[in-house]
Formats: sequence, structure tokens, C-alpha cells
Amino acid sequence: MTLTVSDLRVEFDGFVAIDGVSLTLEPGRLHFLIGPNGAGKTTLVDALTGLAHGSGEARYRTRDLLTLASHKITRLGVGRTFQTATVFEELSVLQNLDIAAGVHRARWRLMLPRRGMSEQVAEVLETVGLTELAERPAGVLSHGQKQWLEIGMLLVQDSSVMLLDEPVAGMSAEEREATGELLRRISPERTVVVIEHDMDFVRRFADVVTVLHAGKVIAEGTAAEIREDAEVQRVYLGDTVAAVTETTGEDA
Ligand SMILES: Nc1ncnc2c1ncn2[C@@H]1O[C@H](COP(=O)(O)OP(=O)(O)OP(=O)(O)O)[C@@H](O)[C@H]1O
Repeated sequence: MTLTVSDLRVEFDGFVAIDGVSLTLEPGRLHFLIGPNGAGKTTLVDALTGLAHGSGEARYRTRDLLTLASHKITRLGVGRTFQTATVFEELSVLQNLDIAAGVHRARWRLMLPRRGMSEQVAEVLETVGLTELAERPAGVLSHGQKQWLEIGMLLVQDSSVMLLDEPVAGMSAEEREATGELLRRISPERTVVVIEHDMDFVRRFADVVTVLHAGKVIAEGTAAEIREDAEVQRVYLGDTVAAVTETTGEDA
């Protein structure tokens, strides 16, 4: 189902972090959200998941996400990951998935002992490539594997919208590749939105790219279209000049 964001605005003590963003996030395609540091990418995801207060509208399944508490947004099928993985380190991979699956179970059922692994959890372990590690504590997983576990947690929750905040940051080249393939596998039946800085990765895997700058959408299209966009070039070039100036201490 499509998530439609209209005229979203988020303000922190008078500072406008999101300034009238409208976006259509459709299922079945890998949607990337890019933009320089401070553009508002994480804030946008925070607003859609009840962690930042926003005005405007974010319509999903007849509800406006901006009016809902975060646990209700999760139950509605909108899930997210964070830049730093938030798995339970002492619990096994399987236990982490089981807890995530509990989001949709009635509270009294959570008290009942559960025998074996559900078919759904086994399938998700397979999808995210963690079957062999199911019984290991999540704390021993590599950074990349923890991100896959988090994606697995969204899958067992049946999240039909997944908002992933820089899932490949800090990953090895092989882990990145595996993550790109994983995102491709899960996107046909879901709305997957990925915040990313690595343009090579974006070029390889994006179906559609939205560029944010200073809280506004400045361009949207395929990776190739975005690369040709004059405004995007100006924003990224400006960023580079600022970064060079900062590191060399020279005036621009
Ligand atoms: N809780 C907050 N209070 C005040 N300002 C905030 C808060 N959260 C974010 N901001 C500001 O809002 C702007 C957007 O931040 P945000 O983290 O959304 O950017 P981003 O595009 O995700 O950047 P990055 O790529 O560095 O993660 C920044 O100027 C940031 O300092």
C-alpha cells in the first residue's frame, strides 16, 4: 500500500528541519532518500514513526501516521531501523525474532510457552541469511549481521513499510552487496525506503531516488536522472567546497 506524505513540516524550537515535504512512497520499488548531512532524512523517518512531531499529513491505510503513537504505527505495519542496531545483545538471534513477532500476538498469548520455531521465523532467518546463527547471542554478530537481524525483525512483524536508516554504513564490501540483494528480495511486496550516503550503492540498487536538502525535496527520479540534475550537483558541490574549506581552514 502506498504511503503518501503531504506538506510535512517538522520544527525544533523554531528551527525548521522539514519544510513542506510531499512524497509518494509506493510498494514494489526500492526507494532511496539521499541528501547532505543535516538535510532532514532521519527527521523525516522520525516524523513518520511517531518519534518527532510533524504537521501536514502522512496517509497510510486510511490513517494519518502523524496523529498516531509510535506503537500504533508499528502495529499498522510501518517499521524502521536505526543507524545503530537496536537488537537485544544477550538474547539469541531467534529470541530477538520471536520478540519482534510478538508485536502482533495478543498479550496473554505471549505468556504461553512456544514450542520450536514457527515457519514464518524459519523463513525470515533464511531470507536474511542468519539460519546458521539462529542460536547465537545477537551480541556476537558482525555489524552487518545485526542490521540483517533488524531487517528480519521487521519482516516477522509483517512490516509492509520499512524505513531503513543507513543500513549499509560501516559494512564490508561483501556485506553491502549481500544487503543490496536482500533489499531487492524484500522490496517487491513492500514499500522499502532506504536512507543512504554511498552513491555507488544508490546507483546499483535504487529504483527511485529522492534528494532532500535543507528540509526540502529538491529532486526525484532514477539515479541517472538525479546525477544529471543541476540543483543536485550544486548542492553536492557546495557541500564538497564547504568540507574542503573546513578541513584546510581556507576561505572559499
Ligand atoms: N531533536 C532535535 N532537536 C533539534 N534539532 C534537531 C533535532 N533532530 C535533528 N535536528 C536538526 O535537524 C536537522 C536535520 O537533521 P537530520 O538528522 O534529520 O539530518 P540527516 O539528513 O538525517 O543528516 P545525516 O545525514 O547527518 O544523518 C539538522 O540540522 C539537525 O541538527
